[in-house]
Amino acid sequence: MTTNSSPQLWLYDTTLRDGTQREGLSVSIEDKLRIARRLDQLGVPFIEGGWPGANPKDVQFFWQLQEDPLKNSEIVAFCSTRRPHTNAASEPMLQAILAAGTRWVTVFGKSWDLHVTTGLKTTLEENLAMIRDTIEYLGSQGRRVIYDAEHWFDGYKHNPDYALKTLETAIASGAEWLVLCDTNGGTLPHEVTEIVQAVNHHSSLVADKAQMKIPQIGIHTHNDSDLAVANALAAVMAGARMVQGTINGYGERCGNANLCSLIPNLQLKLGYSCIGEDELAQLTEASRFVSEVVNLAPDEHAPFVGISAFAHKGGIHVSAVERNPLTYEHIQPEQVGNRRRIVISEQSGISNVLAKARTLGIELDQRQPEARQILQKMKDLESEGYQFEAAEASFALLMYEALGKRQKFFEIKGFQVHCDLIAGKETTNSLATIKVSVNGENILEAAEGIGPVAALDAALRKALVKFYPQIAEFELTDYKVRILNGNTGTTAKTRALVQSGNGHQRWTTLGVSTNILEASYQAVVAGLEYGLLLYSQPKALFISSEKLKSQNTTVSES
Ligand SMILES: CC(=O)SCCNC(=O)CCNC(=O)[C@H](O)C(C)(C)COP(=O)(O)OP(=O)(O)OC[C@H]1O[C@@H](n2cnc3c(N)ncnc32)[C@H](O)[C@@H]1OP(=O)(O)O
Ligand SMILES: CC(=O)C(=O)O
Repeated sequence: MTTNSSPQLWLYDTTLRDGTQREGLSVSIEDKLRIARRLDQLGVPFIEGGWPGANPKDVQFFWQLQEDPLKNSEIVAFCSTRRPHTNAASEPMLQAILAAGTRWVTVFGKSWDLHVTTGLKTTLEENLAMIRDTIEYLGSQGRRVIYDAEHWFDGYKHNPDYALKTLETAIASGAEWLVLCDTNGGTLPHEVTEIVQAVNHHSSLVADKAQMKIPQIGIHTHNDSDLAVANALAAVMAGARMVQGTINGYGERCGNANLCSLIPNLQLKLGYSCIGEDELAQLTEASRFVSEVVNLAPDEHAPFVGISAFAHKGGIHVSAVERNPLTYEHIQPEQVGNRRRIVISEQSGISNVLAKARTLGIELDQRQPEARQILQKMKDLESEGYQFEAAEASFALLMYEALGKRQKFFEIKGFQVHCDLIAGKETTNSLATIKVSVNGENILEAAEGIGPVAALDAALRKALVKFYPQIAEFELTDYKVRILNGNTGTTAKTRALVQSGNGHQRWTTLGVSTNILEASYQAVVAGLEYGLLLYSQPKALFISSEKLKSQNTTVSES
């Protein structure tokens, strides 16, 4: 944990610039503002907002922030050096940068001679002039400059003398930060260590000689070798003091260094001070907020912030974690705002069952014979195709059944479903009739639905609502099915997962059968039953964050 004497690291978020270079990610100005304000709350010192002048959205974004500025963070405008053989003062792009009204500007320039001669199609000398003019011009206009040395590591490996000249030029022109970029993401951690140390040494000599303030070193890494986080950590350990990255690792190609992994590693493992402890505890929420805004499903298995990051499935793991979480957890989940979860499956032991019973508010003791019976029943059902890890509500019902405490709210006497498929029509209508008995009274009801499961659900709810008015609040929020043994054709078993909700909570139930309707019927009925249980024992059965695993889906009906 960090203290007052922990060394300071400067975080630099580029979600709104490099992050938006990810294929499939597109944000509106409103989205950008929401993300910027969330990062501002998190206490990220630098937020790169975009490239004003490159597109109208980024121009507008900076103007809107001038009217209603951020409270804590510095918003940074990003741009390239001027074009070859032009004058910085007359570059329209640099005028757009000045109009963005930021105190800080990040300028990227070429470090690799190949890029100068092939990409820019100019001379090595002219590239140095481009770096110099651009930084000096921005400085003369009152801007503080961060210099991003694009392709730094490749450039240094191919022609170290020239690469170092580009940095010397940036230092002499007044850049306050030299950010070394692994633009192509191909560098390995030991190379990063060596090169950052060499640059630190060289830039100190250069700055000393010129009697200038020694610029600080920053790092910007890409994930093409799956090493962006490791490389950024290596750079920090070799002396870098600014770390650039993005929330959830979004970025061009395979992404940028993931700040959601970097921040806890830097802060909790290496003892650097990046953001406050309270802010660190908001990291999981911030990660999910950003994925929600950019409309990308969160990575469930993301380190630190993924829903599975502290999920324990193997029985041996759960047994030990129950005794001491340190046995299978590298940090406390709460430190990053995440939480521990116990998963129920055929990999479970008795510890999973007891832990799950506890979280569901069900009293169960290891010495009760029912505890082992529940475990065995669950394993038997899993071998038949049930999968309880995504259907905790069904597992709760199984436990109540085994304990002889399952409440009988209603009894289904029978049902029929008709589907009308009309050639040439896009939608089909289904009609379900159902016979139910409640407290000895028989009810016959019918309802239509867009598909057979929706019709069945509607008919059942119609039949039950006069006995249980709370059912009016229930809704079927998701329905997924998976064919379990597809090679057996139409006799294959189907697993149906039904997610239900009441506006405050969601719960998932499942059914398995060779008949897709029967599997769905089991899941729908269990969903209603569990919903009714929630009202009779609301505290006991609260399941906070259930999920349906999308990879289970082969057929879906809404
Ligand atoms: C490593 C990075 O992630 S850098 C950031 C990359 N991000 C982006 O490219 C997103 C925003 N980019 C854009 O909107 C556009 O590419 C613009 C507006 C910047 C430029 O658009 P255009 O003028 O149409 O050119 P184009 O997209 O083909 O870009 C290549 C031009 O940039 C020039 N360029 C590339 N790097 C630099 C640099 N460091 N300094 C100056 N010019 C550069 C190239 O020489 C080329 O110019 P030329 O065609 O006159 O030789
Ligand atoms: C500047 C930048 O985004 C890069 O070099 O990757």
